[in-house]
Amino acid sequence: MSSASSKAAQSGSADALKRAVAEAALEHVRAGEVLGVGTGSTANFFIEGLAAIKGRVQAAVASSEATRQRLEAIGIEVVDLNQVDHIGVYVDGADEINAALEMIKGGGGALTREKIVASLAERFVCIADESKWVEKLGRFPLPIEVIPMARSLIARELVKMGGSPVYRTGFVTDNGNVILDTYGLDIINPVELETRLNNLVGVVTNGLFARRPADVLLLGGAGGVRTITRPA
Ligand SMILES: O=C(CO)[C@H](O)[C@H](O)COP(=O)(O)O
Repeated sequence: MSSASSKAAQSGSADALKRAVAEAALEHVRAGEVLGVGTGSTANFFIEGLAAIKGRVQAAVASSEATRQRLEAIGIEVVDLNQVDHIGVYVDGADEINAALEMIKGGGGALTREKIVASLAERFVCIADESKWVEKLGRFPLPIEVIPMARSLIARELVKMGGSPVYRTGFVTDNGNVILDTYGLDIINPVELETRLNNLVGVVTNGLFARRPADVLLLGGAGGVRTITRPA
């Protein structure tokens, strides 16, 4: 851990922890690789840090329009995913993460593009402050991106599964869809539930990242940044 990130982490505020893990993630960026960049406040600190090492970044793929704009603002070339067949590392935050490095994501509504970019990445580095660490996923409502015409249909299906979906009013994803933030699902088997939700006709993506968990978690706490590798 660098002394700057150590100092930031020890100061304890959520932003300081996010900045510390974002800074630590810069060490995972390798020269000459295409980089995948996530969305959210923690990812934004990572983008700020990228400004200092942009010579090392060949090009980046953005997981949202907001991230694309931020990357371009610091002079990093953003390429369309269709132009690349390999991403070295994907760096992104999470709303919850467990010991298997399975996550709930999508609090910022970018889950679909995040999952697509992550699926092409050789390494997924999750950056999170310790408030995101959970024993069991599901305290955070699971975001589910839905085709607008299927909103009520999917909401009824989610209720049958024991969930309480809440329509994210006034929010439209970068893909023109809507989000159902779903409370109360009992996430006993994240891989199975991710697949089951994907199979509902009208669901575009759900915020469970279990079939493609993170490979490395940089977790910021009062004691500094811990590096946790996904168990084999
Ligand atoms: O999945 C996401 C956006 O869709 C974010 O990674 C997640 O919501 C965490 O955000 P933050 O870093 O602001 O806490």
